[in-house]
Amino acid sequence: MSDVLALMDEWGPERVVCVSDSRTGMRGVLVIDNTARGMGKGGMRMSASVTVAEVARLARVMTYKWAGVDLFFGGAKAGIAADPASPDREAILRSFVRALSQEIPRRYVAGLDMGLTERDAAIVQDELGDRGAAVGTPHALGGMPYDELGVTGYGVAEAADAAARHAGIALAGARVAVQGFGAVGHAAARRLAELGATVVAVSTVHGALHDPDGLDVDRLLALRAEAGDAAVKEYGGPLLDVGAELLVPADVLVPAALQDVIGEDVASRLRARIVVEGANLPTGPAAQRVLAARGVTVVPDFVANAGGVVAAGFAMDARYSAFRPEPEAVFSAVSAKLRENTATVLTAARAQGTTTHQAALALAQRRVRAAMDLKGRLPH
Ligand SMILES: NC(=O)C1=CN([C@@H]2O[C@H](COP(=O)(O)OP(=O)(O)OC[C@H]3O[C@@H](n4cnc5c(N)ncnc54)[C@H](OP(=O)(O)O)[C@@H]3O)[C@@H](O)[C@H]2O)C=CC1
Ligand SMILES: O=C(O)CCC(=O)C(=O)O
Repeated sequence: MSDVLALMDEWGPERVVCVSDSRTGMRGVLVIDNTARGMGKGGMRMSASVTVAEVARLARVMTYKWAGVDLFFGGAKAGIAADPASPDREAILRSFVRALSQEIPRRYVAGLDMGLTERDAAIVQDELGDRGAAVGTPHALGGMPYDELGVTGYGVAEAADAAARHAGIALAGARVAVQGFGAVGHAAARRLAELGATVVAVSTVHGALHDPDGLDVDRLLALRAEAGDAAVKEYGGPLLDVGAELLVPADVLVPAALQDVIGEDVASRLRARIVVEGANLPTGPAAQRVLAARGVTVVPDFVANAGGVVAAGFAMDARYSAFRPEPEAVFSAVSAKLRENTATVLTAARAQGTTTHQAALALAQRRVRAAMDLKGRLPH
């Protein structure tokens, strides 16, 4: 845990709970970062390589993400160290939720992150029984299935359009490369294509497809519906090495898979004029400075990928309402909020001569600090 102690600062994390179970082999962690603006809320990640520090960093992004869209929840994230393809997946997930019965759902409401789907949210819900709810559950359970609907990816594309306008580039006809073809990546590619962009590359852990004249996004989406993320292999044609999609000639780059994929070296070599962060934490401060110095417009993660939290906010309200929100209402709220936030942050960065991450952080931290002050949480 010493790595997490080093990450602790005036914002949090407030609580780090590690749990394990010898029967199922479950190992996991819940990090509640900052609850000044509300209870802990954020997705659960299942990945064989997840670490406590990774989850703590992701929980901090959630603190800023909720503040960025001005919704009243606190930052939190959960991580389960398991392969999502494990045959014991359900037992591991149930065991994780049971082991955190003091925290879920009193201090933390679960949602979706990498490796988990609506079906898993239904299992979490089942495990909680009458003690509370998860969000991201299937429609048939009265939930808001934001990954199936592709809400986050939709918002990423809307943010890309707002950023293109800001940079004086037309998204229609622009070449876009997308890393990741999961819940966020596929929906971003779909909406970008609807907005007239030419998707020239997409990737999964199997490799990257690249066609400078544009991939057939409809065919890729149909293959994904049949074969999941193996769609990239099923599409046919040579696959580039994983990571090559970040460097192909493109106007817009959408990293929508893992954290820390764009370091200083990739930042100095990537060809896009706009980077829209679908993933959480794909860049760090050093890479952000390199990109800013090169004149690359970057839409920070917690601005660009906030569609999921807007949808989760609707889902939280719907738990106590007789009326379920229509997906159209969610998409329209996501579009309006993310376009506005993107324009605000890019304009502030330009006016203040800062990176876009610095401008976005200033906005979010101002809101969190104000809540901490009102609740008497600031040091005297
Ligand atoms: N789901 C959501 O609502 C939200 C997610 N995010 C963030 O978006 C990112 C993606 O999440 P999500 O789409 O839900 O996750 P998924 O698990 O649905 O999809 C992840 C995708 O990334 C691919 N991938 C994994 N490793 C690599 C790699 N090294 N190179 C290229 N592709 C890779 C996976 O391929 P394969 O399947 O072949 O392994 C898969 O296509 C994460 O950073 C997450 O935190 C942010 C906001 C909300
Ligand atoms: O809060 C949620 O339910 C999911 C959203 C999320 O985890 C994220 O935006 O990274």
